[in-house]
Amino acid sequence: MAYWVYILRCADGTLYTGIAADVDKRAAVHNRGRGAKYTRSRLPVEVVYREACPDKGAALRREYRIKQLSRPQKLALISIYQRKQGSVMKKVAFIGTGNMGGALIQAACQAVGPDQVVITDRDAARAQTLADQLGCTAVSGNGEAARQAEYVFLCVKPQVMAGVVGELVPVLAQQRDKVLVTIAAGIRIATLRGWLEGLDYAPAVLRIMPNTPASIGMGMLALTGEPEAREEHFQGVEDILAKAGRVERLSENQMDAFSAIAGCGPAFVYPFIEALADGGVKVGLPRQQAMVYAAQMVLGSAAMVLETGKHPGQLKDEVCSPGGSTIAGVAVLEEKAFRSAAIQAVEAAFHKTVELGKS
Ligand SMILES: NC(=O)C1=CN([C@@H]2O[C@H](COP(=O)(O)OP(=O)(O)OC[C@H]3O[C@@H](n4cnc5c(N)ncnc54)[C@H](O)[C@@H]3O)[C@@H](O)[C@H]2O)C=CC1
Ligand SMILES: O=C(O)[C@@H]1CCC=N1
Repeated sequence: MAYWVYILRCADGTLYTGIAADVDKRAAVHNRGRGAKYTRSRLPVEVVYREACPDKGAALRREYRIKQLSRPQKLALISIYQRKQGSVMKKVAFIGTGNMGGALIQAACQAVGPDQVVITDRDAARAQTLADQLGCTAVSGNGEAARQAEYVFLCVKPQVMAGVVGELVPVLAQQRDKVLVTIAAGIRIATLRGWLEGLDYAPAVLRIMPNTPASIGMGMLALTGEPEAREEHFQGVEDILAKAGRVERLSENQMDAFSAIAGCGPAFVYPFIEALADGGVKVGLPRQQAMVYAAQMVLGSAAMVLETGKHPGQLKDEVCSPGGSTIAGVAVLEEKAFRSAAIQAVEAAFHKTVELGKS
């Protein structure tokens, strides 16, 4: 198994060389004050060099040789390494390449180019597969991804967000110009700030609420920041999301309500499309055709609402001929409390979002 030699830059600028099976985990141990006596009094530390060796023995030998180098020689080694890694900061890093992170990564690769996108995931194979598909770069470790980019999108579940943000503190302590962008449901910017313990400044933090149709440029997204957030940061995020769909700036107080409609909403619409197709199958259509007809009908109906500006009630009336077939179907939806179910679904999603924000 590969073993790593790493060099840390300590808070006082001195360098520390060590070996580890997982460099990021080891760096986190150092930053908790339990890595080595030397680093304990020089926190936070940042990983500035890493070199893979075939096994632990080889890593130990390489560590010994690096420790024999003078400080200027070590700095030269670090500098060559960092140049190879791409000394020019990439535009954006994504931490978490799951359903939503993956969708945003696709959109970002189109907007800013895959060469400007670096991604990482606890599931390294997942990140690598996506990077291979899109041509962006997968790296190992959340800190390393953040180190390489200007904008850092946090695309993990709310329940693990605190830990992930904590891992970024050493990088943020060294590189003060990053913009953090959280996509997590419910988590307020102030809450996230609370997890940035130990920093002697306040990094830029913005928050978005996307939805999965962003992967095909048809998303509905909201963007919010603190009153003191800089306009250039809003614009930077909007540039990254330029191919994701419609992006609206919103006050943070409206984010959870927005999330309940636009973030969760696709999962309310898909069962509707599936059920319409089931109905079509029941009355004799092949499944695949029924699905396409239902989906295109929902797409067109949504576009009518947006493009005509007419109230959906009016658009519905325009379809219902007196004594015709549509009103017979509408009456069944009313009888089965379809609209009430949709209202309650949004309300339930809203309350759960607020709850997630407290977790
Ligand atoms: N799925 C959706 O439609 C939407 C999701 N969101 C938000 O997006 C966030 C992610 O949700 P999904 O993509 O649905 O979840 P997911 O479970 O599909 O993806 C989460 C990813 O994070 C990775 N991960 C977990 N712990 C990690 C760690 N410590 N370091 C690095 N990576 C780690 C997982 O391996 C996984 O690939 C959540 O906060 C959610 O609230 C927001 C809007 C819509
Ligand atoms: O289900 C969730 O919690 C996330 C938030 C919005 C959509 N999916």
